[in-house]
Amino acid sequence: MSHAQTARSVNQDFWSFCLSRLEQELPAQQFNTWIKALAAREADAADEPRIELQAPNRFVLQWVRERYLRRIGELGAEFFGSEPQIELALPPAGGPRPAVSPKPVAGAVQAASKPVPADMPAAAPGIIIGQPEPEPVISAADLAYEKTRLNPDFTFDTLVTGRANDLARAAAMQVAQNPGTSYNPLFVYGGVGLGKTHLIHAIGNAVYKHNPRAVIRYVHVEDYYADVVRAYQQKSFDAFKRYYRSLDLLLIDDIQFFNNKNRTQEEFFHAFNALTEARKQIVITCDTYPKDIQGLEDRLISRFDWGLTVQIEPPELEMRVAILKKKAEALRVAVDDDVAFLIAKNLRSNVRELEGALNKVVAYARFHGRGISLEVAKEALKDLLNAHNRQLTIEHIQKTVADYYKIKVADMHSKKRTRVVARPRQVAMWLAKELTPMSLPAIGDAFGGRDHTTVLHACRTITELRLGDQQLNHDVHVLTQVLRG
Ligand SMILES: Nc1ncnc2c1ncn2[C@@H]1O[C@H](COP(=O)(O)OP(=O)(O)OP(=O)(O)O)[C@@H](O)[C@H]1O
Repeated sequence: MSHAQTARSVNQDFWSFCLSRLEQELPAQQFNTWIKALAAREADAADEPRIELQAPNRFVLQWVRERYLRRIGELGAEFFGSEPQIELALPPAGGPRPAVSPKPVAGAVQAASKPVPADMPAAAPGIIIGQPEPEPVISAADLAYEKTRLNPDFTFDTLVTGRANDLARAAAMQVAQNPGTSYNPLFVYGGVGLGKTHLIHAIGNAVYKHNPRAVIRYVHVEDYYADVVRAYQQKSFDAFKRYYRSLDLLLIDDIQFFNNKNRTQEEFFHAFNALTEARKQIVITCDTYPKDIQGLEDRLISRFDWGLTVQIEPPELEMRVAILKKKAEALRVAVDDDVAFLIAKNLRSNVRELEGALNKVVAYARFHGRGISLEVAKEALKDLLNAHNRQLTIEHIQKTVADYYKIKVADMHSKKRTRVVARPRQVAMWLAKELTPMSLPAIGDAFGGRDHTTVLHACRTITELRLGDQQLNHDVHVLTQVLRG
């Protein structure tokens, strides 16, 4: 199929690919404000790759052009094999809103009405391609929602639940049902790309749904910091304080970036006290446990202990598959189990990467005019699969587990059934299933020619035991981290 025939879907596919890559590369706030505000428009038929990106207004257009256009071009070269022609445009005056667009994002609308940030270049004549910016068409309800900065896609419905996040999700739902009166603050921590942001947006969306009048604000710590700096420069601390203390629900993301920003911490400390005293809800996310946050004042750390601290762990294989299925559903594509398992087996520690791989497979299939099959998925993810398969062998897992439990590697293959060797062997099987693309029979073979049902039993036993046995859970966690490197 030629580019001309598939220009529209290829444009969309490239943009999905681009979104998933830029989401991994950029801080969430930058991504949400500038990149998600763009939409890939239908391209006119052309033999050369040509992308048309529509910005909602001239500020976004200018900003993207200055900061991100080159990177989008590079991603285009990766996707198409040669650098595509990229056009940035404004929507036609009075014309339809962008056809291929992620949901509208708060930053985009805000950018149109807010004063231009101090470091934003002034609009230069002749740079903007396209027609004059139309009046934004937005209802009062939309505007109220936009001000929360919530992402409408991140809800409890779209969040897949599993052992890795069930406690965090239950606590979040409790908070959403009784804001300010259950756990305050709710402190959610976990590794990169595991759904912390998704979860706190879900709280915000649930509270908003129940009470659209609630004053809700999602803020990334870097934006909170920027607000403090602006208040300082403009001598508008009173307004700043009034605003943050007027909230019913403050969702603050990635608190680890507060490190050593003393004035910001001071302001947050006072806002925190005022809000909790008024029984207004605060939800915080972080990449570590409160006591491990570097450069954070003790008085803040101790306040984070007032409420409930919950962890989100990396999802297990079945949950990763379920997430992929859910994401495929949202993309309106059918993905068979074998494809989902292939991706889930090879990408284990970060849901964002999991999504990126799915997008890549979908885009690759569309670009080549093929259906999504195991073969297509393997081709699309060739580089990634090679890299992962090289990394981890079953022998390495067996040796690492044997060292950890101080047993002999030979015990991994032996018939001995005493607890002291049987449990580590089961742990090693579980890890092999989680961390390698090997099938159950192949894993059984590698453990002294055992049957695949033995491997399945071992995996189920470990999954169940982890729920109640903290020591075992800790062992599995540590071993997973060590093996993932
Ligand atoms: N359990 C889940 N169900 C569905 N989607 C999920 C789940 N966990 C994560 N995701 C998706 O993975 C992507 C990354 O999640 P998110 O941005 O919430 O991670 P994070 O923990 O906040 O990462 P970071 O540490 O980089 O801020 C999002 O698209 C999110 O929807």
